[in-house]
Amino acid sequence: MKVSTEEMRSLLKTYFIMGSQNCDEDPREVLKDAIHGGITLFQFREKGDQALVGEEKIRLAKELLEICKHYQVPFIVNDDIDLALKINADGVHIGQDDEPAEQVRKKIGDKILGISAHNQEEVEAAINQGADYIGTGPVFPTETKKDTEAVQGTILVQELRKQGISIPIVGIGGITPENAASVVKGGADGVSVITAISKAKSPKEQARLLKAAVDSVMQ
Ligand SMILES: Cc1ncsc1CCOP(=O)(O)O
Ligand SMILES: C=C1C=NC(C(F)(F)F)=NC1=N
Ligand SMILES: [Mg+2]
Repeated sequence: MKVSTEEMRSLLKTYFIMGSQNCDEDPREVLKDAIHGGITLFQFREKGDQALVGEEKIRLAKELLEICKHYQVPFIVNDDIDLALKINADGVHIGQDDEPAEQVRKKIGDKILGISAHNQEEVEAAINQGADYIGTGPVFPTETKKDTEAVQGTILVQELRKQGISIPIVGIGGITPENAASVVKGGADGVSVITAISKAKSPKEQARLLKAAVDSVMQ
């Protein structure tokens, strides 16, 4: 599904990312709760030593995709392009160490292509390679991803916006309802979050608070 730039921008507002390894409860229940709280986009990121693999990973992906379909929340797959194509996901997200973006774009056609970028060069390359959005971070310290780049606040996003770079950008890393507004004030179009929702007592309440924080800056 070819999304317009402005549609992509609004999808990034409250972007929940999760895999079973990020959840203490049933991931299907966590996702349903987060959707009721108003998340605008979902990324299936089944990765790391506790993550599912093979048939179990595919089965969970299909179950979470069905939930997203029911509530019309677009479904992005992290890293695993073949899985995204197999289940007909709405898009993929790749990092700098994944398959080259040109190759990925050939495989996925008009699906959404998100690329992680940590500096100006990587952002410009991602734009030239046809990224629909950029993920930058970590904005704040995070325990969730062990091998992150240096914590960068919103310095990079502010710099990019000063240069008139208008591609949809989402911040990631250590984001909570308390600091979400500062990410958007810094120039991001929205926030992406793992722990603040996946480990919450009420994923619904956290999603709602995150969305309210983002919308409070947008007015
Ligand atoms: C995948 C990823 N990329 C940069 S930080 C991060 C983890 C974000 O997780 P959390 O929202 O729990 O800090
Ligand atoms: C490492 C990542 C960085 N950014 C993003 C997103 F928020 F989607 F842009 N997803 C990832 N998996
Ligand atoms: Mg990756």
